[in-house]
Amino acid sequence: MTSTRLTSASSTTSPGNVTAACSRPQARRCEVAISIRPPRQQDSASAALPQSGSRRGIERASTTVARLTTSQKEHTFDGVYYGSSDQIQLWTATAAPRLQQAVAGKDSTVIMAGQTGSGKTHTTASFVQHTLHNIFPVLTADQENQNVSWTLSMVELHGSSFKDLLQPGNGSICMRQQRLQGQTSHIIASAAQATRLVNKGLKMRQTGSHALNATSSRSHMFVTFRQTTTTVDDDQEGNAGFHSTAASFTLLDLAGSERMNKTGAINGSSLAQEGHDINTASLRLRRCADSLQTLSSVEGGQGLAFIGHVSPEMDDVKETKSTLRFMEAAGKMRAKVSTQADARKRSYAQLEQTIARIQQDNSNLQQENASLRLQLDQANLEAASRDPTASAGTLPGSPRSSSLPSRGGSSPCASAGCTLDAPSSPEPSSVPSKEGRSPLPPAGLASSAGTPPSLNTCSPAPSSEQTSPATSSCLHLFLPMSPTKPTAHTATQRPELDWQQITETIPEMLGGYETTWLSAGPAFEDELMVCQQMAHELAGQQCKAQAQMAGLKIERDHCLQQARILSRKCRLQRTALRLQRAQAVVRVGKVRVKRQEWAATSHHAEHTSRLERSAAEAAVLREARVAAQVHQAQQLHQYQHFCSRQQPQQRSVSWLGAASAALRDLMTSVLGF
Ligand SMILES: Nc1ncnc2c1ncn2[C@@H]1O[C@H](COP(=O)(O)OP(=O)(O)OP(=O)(O)O)[C@@H](O)[C@H]1O
Repeated sequence: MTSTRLTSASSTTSPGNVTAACSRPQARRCEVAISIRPPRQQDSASAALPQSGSRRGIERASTTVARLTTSQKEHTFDGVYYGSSDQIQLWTATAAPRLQQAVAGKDSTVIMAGQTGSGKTHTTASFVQHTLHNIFPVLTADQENQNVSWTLSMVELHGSSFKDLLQPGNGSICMRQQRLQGQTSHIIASAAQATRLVNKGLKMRQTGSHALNATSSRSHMFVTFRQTTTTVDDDQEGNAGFHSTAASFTLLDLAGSERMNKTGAINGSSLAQEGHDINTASLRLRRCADSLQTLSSVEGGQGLAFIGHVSPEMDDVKETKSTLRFMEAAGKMRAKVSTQADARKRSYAQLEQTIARIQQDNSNLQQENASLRLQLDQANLEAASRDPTASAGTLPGSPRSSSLPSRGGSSPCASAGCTLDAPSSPEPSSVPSKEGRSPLPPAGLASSAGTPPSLNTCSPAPSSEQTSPATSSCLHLFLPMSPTKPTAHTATQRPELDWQQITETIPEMLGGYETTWLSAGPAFEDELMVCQQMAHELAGQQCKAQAQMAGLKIERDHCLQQARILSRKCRLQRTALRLQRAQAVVRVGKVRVKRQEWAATSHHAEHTSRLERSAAEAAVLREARVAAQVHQAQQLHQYQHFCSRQQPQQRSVSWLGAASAALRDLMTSVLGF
């Protein structure tokens, strides 16, 4: 049998090389091929191959193009293969590269799809043989090294339940995290033993007979070959350890989609129900083409190949058309998931980087530590040679000295000179006098945070360029231990300690500026004493600073109070202003009211005077009327008297009547009634 020979991952090349050889980074999609079954037995005499112009429903236009004869529509795939003669090419193009990927450590799957009776199981059986033929050279080579083994498992999905075809009683199979779990795996010892196992499994598979296929598979079948590679790794101590990797190659034979009227299944029969289940599952698979990628061991397009099986018969052209469409859709699927091996490689690379970085840091620290120790030892030796009394290993700041608290070298300036941290609570009684020369710092010089002041003495004085940049409020004293070494201040003689200069620096430091004072002195105690004096002064200054702070606080409180008073005054002024405005409004209102009152009063007076005038006029008029009446009455009386004397009585009566009428008219006209 001619077939593709596989290269073992562990025999000749490294896994990385095999992976590189197998990977095709540009084509991150699955392989899709079409296999056209040869015509059924009764047709074979009339036509060997379905060529154009024949009575076939599908024809192979080229090695990659299949054409439907009914519509002349062409469909392009990675390969179109026909009948038994192309089975080896089909294997070489689709399954062999996937098997090689499994050998290289990547899971891969070949899926057989298509209508019932189109040759899926036929191709699967053929591929099983090819697989066994290809893995055995690898097995033989690697078994010498005892590091590669292959296992076989066969599982079917019938309806919605899984069945172990190699151990029927096994009911623990399930799909977990998109992987089959619980199936039995049988170690492959020889090709013959494996073939027997496969045949046993195929016999156990659910089959049925219908009009289109006498031995129709009624289930989906997973045939999985799993390679496990074990390598022996020696750890750093030389102990042997085992490291194993596994990858699987799966042949998935889907149950064929079918039509009841074609299969001849009677409605309601178990055959019809099976057909319905198969069609439903197949339809789901077709609609969820993406989920095919996650089926079983499929990861990434490169590890996946689809082989669409079609029947050449004109009767099956509808199913053929549907299969071609599905295969075209599958061909557009792109890899979304990276392989396990890639993920492992990435995590290994990250871990290696981290380890390298940590190792580098560690060696840097060790070097720095060694150089510091060297400097310190030199300083101790020099101090001991100068002053035997100080040679008893009591150098403050020395790692061997337990009498002084140390910062453990964490300060960046610890390696350059002496560092004196500012204490906050002074205790004058504990400050040593210059004569006392106590090597210990005052016990009461504790910082506000409760940390005692640390005093680290270091090796020869650095040059002025070595002063660290001002970053915090701390004071650096560079105290040379050797009188022979030149310092920044003097190269020949030790200057007198300039206490004035020191004390001037303290306020600067308290103001938040870092100050550096360089001194040269042969005697260590002098420098130590200076430090202690400095600590004392610093504590005093700190105290003063606290007092200043307290004063500032009082001042600030006072200012705040003043501001509060001012703001209260402002509020009062505003209230007063509002009151004034209100009063003005009231005043205006009152004026208006008064004006109205005045207007009303004047109007009243005028009215009254008018009434009075009217009354006076009326009185005058009444008097005049009365006078007129009196006058008329007198005249009437005179006239009556005259008439009574001069004329007869009748004439006087008529005159009297006329006079009464005239008087009445007069009264009406004058008095108005
Ligand atoms: N390439 C081929 N060369 C010769 N015969 C073939 C080929 N493909 C299929 N056949 C024959 O066609 C018939 C049906 O094939 P097979 O059982 O594999 O179809 P199937 O697609 O698996 O059907 P089902 O889905 O119903 O199980 C078998 O008799 C098989 O021998």
